Amino acid sequence: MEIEGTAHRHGVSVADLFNSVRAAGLPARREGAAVDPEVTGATLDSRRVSDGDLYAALPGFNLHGAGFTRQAVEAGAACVLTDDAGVALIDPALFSRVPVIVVPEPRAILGQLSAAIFQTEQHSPILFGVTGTNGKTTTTFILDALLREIGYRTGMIGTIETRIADRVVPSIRTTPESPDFHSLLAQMYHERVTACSMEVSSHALSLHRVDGARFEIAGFTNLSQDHLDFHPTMDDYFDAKASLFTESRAHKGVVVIDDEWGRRLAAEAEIPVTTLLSRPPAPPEDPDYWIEPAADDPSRFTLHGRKGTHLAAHSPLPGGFNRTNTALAILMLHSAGVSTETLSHIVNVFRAVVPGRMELVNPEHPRAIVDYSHTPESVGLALAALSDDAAGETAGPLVVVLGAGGDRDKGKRPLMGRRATLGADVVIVTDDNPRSEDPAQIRTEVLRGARGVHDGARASKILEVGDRTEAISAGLRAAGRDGTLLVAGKGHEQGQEVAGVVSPFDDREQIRLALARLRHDDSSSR
Ligand SMILES: CC(=O)N[C@H]1[C@@H](OP(=O)(O)OP(=O)(O)OC[C@H]2O[C@@H](n3ccc(=O)[nH]c3=O)[C@H](O)[C@@H]2O)O[C@H](CO)[C@@H](O)[C@@H]1O[C@H](C)C(=O)N[C@@H](C)C(=O)N[C@H](CCC(=O)O)C(=O)O
Ligand SMILES: Nc1ncnc2c1ncn2[C@@H]1O[C@H](COP(=O)(O)OP(=O)(O)OP(=O)(O)O)[C@@H](O)[C@H]1O
Ligand SMILES: N[C@H](CCC[C@H](N)C(=O)O)C(=O)O
Repeated sequence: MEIEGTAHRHGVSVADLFNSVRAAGLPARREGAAVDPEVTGATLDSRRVSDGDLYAALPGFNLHGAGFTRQAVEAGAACVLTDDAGVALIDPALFSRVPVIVVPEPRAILGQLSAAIFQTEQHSPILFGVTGTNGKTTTTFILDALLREIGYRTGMIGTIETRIADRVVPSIRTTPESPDFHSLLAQMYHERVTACSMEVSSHALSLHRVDGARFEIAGFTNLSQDHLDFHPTMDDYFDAKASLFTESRAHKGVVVIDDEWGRRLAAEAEIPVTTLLSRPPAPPEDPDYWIEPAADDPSRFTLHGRKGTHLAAHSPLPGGFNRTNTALAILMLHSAGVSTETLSHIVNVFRAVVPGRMELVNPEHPRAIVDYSHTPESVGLALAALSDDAAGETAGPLVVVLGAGGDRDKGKRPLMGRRATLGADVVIVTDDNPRSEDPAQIRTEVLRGARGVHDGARASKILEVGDRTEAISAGLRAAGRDGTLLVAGKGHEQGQEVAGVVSPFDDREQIRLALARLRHDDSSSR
């Protein structure tokens, strides 16, 4: 796969690819045509094969890619990588046309082969990888902003965007599949990008998407419930994240130890890690670094080091958790060798805008914020951050509009509802990408949690408004002039997916339209 307009040559012969599979100790065999063409690209999607590509025909969760081998060969595939089940699915007539490498688990070798094809072992920007349930995108954007201030030419790979210097490439996944990942690294290198910050999802680690690359520094934000549709247990989810902190994947790590998972990771990591606590330690806690928020300005903080460092910094985004994301990014750079002196010149002045993360869409009357909180923990923290901001003022109600995604972790739905009731005065449960599921059923599950809180409930009103446009209007009305509306869950997303159809939908735009409607109604009723 080549991204348009950046074609440059890489390549390795099929024989060399086969030898590298054998050198990795895998019981590989060669079938098919006894030819040795140059392989110049790779993909695992037959629809994206270009001339000279390795086509990785992988067993999937739904299909086997080998069923699409004819399409791949006709598009110019130079070689096929598959397993025994795949061999059985390939039309025998195709074996005379293309060499086939057969291994027991092709996904597990595809990263290394992609690195060889795109020559990223030798030619790659320095890599910073961020993992964790919440905060990957935000920390990656902050890292990118800091790296630019220092003078690096940067690249970025993540949920919102993938960028090669100033060129934006749309993101399909949070972390791309390994052929696309290595192709991106090669293009970055070719375009003189010197440092790349990227999000590393647990899916990516489990599915070998970042194999074949070694991160200079790996960062861990936190772990809380999400993705239990993909990971059978929280332990499995943790193990996936922890695999980034092993010698084959990263040189060093920085780990936030606010939660039990971070503490466990710091204790078990194979690589040297620096630990960060989001608050001053209470003995016997002994983190390498900790954050002390400024008393008069929640965006300012001092990063204290056990060895006597004191670095005054600011967080470019609201919410205590963004102080943590900022401190994590600072320490990842410090671990990579950026001096405290260099950091001290930039950490007070840099700017970072992260679309849909605590984004202030309307500053007042009412205040309206869009945030990508789609886990129980992030819903709770976003509401707490907005309550803290309003403390001391004669603020109106805090209203939250939220839903939960379909075809995703079902267990988090009532927990998200519960955190909404604990943190807001008014809760409006709506739809958020129901996908193939019945939207009303998802709302029922969120409402069950929201209505099930007996002790400590803050909400006095819990409403169900399925249509998200109407829910946002209702939220603004409930917030009134002096209140605050949090629209949670979709952040930067541009669509609402219902029954396989994605319709354009942007929470920020919907807030602006709803405000205009409300103002129009107000002025016509006067
Ligand atoms: C659970 C998961 O990650 N699944 C990924 C997996 O899909 P799959 O195994 O079901 O694929 P499949 O449909 O069975 O097809 C098997 C193979 O045939 C190939 N194929 C299929 C059809 C065709 O015409 N030609 C062809 O070559 C496919 O490319 C695939 O390699 O392999 C596909 C090919 O790369 C991915 O697109 C797909 O991501 C799905 C769509 C997905 O939604 N993934 C999400 C959950 C994900 O990865 N999310 C994380 C972030 C989560 C977060 O932190 O919020 C991410 O990193 O993005
Ligand atoms: N360090 C943090 N701790 C807890 N919550 C956070 C933290 N940083 C951000 N959040 C919350 O999580 C939401 C998602 O943040 P962000 O997009 O940075 O995380 P992510 O890990 O990239 O998420 P995803 O993997 O789903 O794309 C934010 O909108 C905010 O509400
Ligand atoms: N990228 C994540 C978060 C999506 C958030 C929410 N809008 C949803 O659709 O569930 C996922 O696909 O699970």
